[in-house]
Amino acid sequence: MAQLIAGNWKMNGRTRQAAELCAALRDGAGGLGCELVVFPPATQLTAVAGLLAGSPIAVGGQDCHADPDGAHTGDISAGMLRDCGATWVILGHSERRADHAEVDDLIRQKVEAAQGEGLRTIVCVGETDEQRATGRETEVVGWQLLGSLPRDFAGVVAYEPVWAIGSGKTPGIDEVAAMHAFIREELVRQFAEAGRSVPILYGGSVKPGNAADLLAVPEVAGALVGGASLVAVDFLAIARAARYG
Ligand SMILES: O=C[C@H](O)COP(=O)(O)O
Repeated sequence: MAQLIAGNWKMNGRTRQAAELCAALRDGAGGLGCELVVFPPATQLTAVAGLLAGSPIAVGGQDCHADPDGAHTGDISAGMLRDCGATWVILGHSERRADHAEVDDLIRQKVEAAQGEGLRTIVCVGETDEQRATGRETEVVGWQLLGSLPRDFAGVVAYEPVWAIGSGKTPGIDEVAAMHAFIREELVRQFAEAGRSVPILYGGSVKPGNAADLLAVPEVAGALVGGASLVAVDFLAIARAARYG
């Protein structure tokens, strides 16, 4: 299966920058065999969906509310993301968990809402440096998987060690392999046979220089890229390091 390279722009991108990035990505994406998706900020979603229409690059939202509509000031529903041209959504990113006190149960409700709207989901899990230092990384990730994924989960999981995000640090290849193997076991425990086909991405300081090694790890089905996805040549270099078949 082709690997998935996902670019999370986070809270970055004004109109001009988004347009320039989309133009460069469109130019460079032809002939790439991996699956590509970018997650612009909500303010750029409609524009980016338009700029990338007809290209091999899909577009997604960075979060959604669990309700379809209503009195939730500042929030955006899964249906609204679809209405803007999104086909994907990231849920449970550690920055949402930390900045907005999102807990597993809420994330699960959001996943259900997103799936109900036909969006493909990327659900993020990962331990903090303190949790890893005290040997609790699998325990933490295990509970996150159990609490955040609905019984009919049909999306993608992203393992993002919180301490690796934006830090330039990455786990060793053996550590990535061990955690991905653990996540696979947990998914099979939770979903039986269906758990075998859930793609598991790695995220956290993926750059052109380390992408090939990280993407070659067994059970790594692609990458969730933050900072490097804001630079077209870097994001495309990571995509070129992906497995296509
Ligand atoms: O969603 C993306 C991740 O948080 C990784 O971000 P990063 O590549 O800047 O470390």
